[in-house]
Amino acid sequence: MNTVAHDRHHDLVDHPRPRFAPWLMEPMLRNKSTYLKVALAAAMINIFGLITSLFTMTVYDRVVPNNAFTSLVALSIGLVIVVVFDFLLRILRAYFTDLAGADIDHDVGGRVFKRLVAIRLDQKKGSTGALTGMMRELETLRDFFASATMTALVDVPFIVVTLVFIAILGGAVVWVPLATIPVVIGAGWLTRPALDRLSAKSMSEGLSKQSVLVETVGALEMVKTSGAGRLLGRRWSRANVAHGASSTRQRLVSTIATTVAASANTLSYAGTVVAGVFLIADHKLTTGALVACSILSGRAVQPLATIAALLSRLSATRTAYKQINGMMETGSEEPGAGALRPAKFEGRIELKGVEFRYPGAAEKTLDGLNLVIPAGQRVALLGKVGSGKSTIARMILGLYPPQEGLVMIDGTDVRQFDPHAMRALIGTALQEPVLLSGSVRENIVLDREAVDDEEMLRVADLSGTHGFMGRIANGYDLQLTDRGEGLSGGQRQAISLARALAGKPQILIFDEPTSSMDQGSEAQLIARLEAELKGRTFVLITHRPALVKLVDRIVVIENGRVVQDGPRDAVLQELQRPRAAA
Ligand SMILES: Nc1ncnc2c1ncn2[C@@H]1O[C@H](COP(=O)(O)OP(=O)(O)OP(=O)(O)O)[C@@H](O)[C@H]1O
Repeated sequence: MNTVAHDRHHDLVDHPRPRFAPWLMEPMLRNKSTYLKVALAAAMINIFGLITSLFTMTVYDRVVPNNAFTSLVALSIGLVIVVVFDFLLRILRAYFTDLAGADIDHDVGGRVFKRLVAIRLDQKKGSTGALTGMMRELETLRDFFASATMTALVDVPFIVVTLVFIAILGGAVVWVPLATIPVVIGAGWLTRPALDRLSAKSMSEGLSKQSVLVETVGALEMVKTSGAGRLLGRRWSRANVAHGASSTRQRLVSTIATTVAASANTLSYAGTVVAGVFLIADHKLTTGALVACSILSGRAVQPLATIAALLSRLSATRTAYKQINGMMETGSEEPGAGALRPAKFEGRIELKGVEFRYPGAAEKTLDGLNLVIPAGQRVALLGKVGSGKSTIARMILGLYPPQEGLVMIDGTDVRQFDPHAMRALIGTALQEPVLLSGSVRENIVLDREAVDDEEMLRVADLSGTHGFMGRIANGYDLQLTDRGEGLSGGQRQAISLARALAGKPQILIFDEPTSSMDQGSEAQLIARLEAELKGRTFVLITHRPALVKLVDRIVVIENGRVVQDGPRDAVLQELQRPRAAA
């Protein structure tokens, strides 16, 4: 408790934080001038409201008693002009609010997506579904900026102006709206903590729903074949029930606040009429002034009623903001100003005393691992399932930083490189070939300028992609659905190899590159890769004996350490010895 209090104090003293983080504040401030226009339009609309009440008063007090029809015509013309301007300003106000909202949404969406891609894997929290759901919360933020919320906020100061007007026209009747305003504010104030709590709860339960959904849709085939539908169905309905319950409570609380505001509005209007009758009897008020005051007292409470209706949205917006901000504050790979952006690598890789434990894992995956791969060497990492081979690849790619030790490329700690620039120089084919929606061409080229059509065709040929592409209608323009459905496992693997080989990177890291291929395709691939790999640093992770032909050196990993290391044939012989003896 003390620590929390101390931290909070520390935060306040040493790091005075703005109310909103820069990712939201900057786009908002950039739209300041648009919001000023919105405010101006809203102010004018409020003034027109006052003018309309004056019109009513004049008609009752001057026109009706005197049958002053000429004055009525003049007044009506004036009113029509006011109504036309009011109409135009309302449209402009809505347009400008949407304009600013769309701009902020575009900017914020771009920043958040960039951050999502750059999120540090060792600090990532939440499932894929929860992260997707959180991105959906951007809509909630957009609704706030492109909605009546901003307009309602501008209307608030006009409550005072309206009250002053009522006091001038109706004297003591102003006490009626003055008395109802605290009731509306009180209802809002009292329901807000519950609303905040409920919208946070409702959102987190919404994210659980999303998690189940994303997991199910992403693995529909497995769900069907292995009969996981029952388990997932139960999870879905549990999440659904919980979400439904909290949403219902959230709506109930917000309805209470809204209804109090609506009733206060009626009370304010009717109460003014009743109080006015006594003032008229005392000759302190004219009928016209009373009618004007009753209209105005309804108007005085109106912005608060709108705000009461918006309170639940405000709570949802705050919750969405907190969620997204949590992600924005998660460690990012975005490079600092001094990050190195090498144009090319020689290809020397060194892991020195590397110790690494995955977040939340009990055991170390890499335990004091030392490995030097000179530039241009071809190395296979062998070892049992779970020995840490893929983790070594992740270390080299800087996907996770080691807790102890150093991972270097060409003598430089990989953390000093701009990760994007560094990874662009390393051709990587991961254990699970993941393709994106779009054409096969797009999947190989990935918008990389250095990869032209000629290079695309070269690597497609090398990887074996060309062999089956020729037989498929549309060839390289074949549109894939997400994750490359519509192609076989081996075809997907070939395309992911083409992607890794494109641009002739000096370093290549292949993790089980042929696990889904038949022996014939594998043999052809090996023959073609022989020449391609010359002079390049090649790290191969595999369980397939045939692939080992491609390397000069074998390193055997066990429990996150190097247990054997040497020229290919010597290590192979040693590996076969115990089996021969047995
Ligand atoms: N993202 C992760 N989070 C937590 N633990 C992980 C993660 N990835 C791998 N591990 C753990 O690290 C250990 C080593 O995994 P790694 O993928 O490096 O093994 P591997 O040697 O490549 O195995 P395989 O031959 O099956 O591919 C495993 O015990 C695994 O449980």
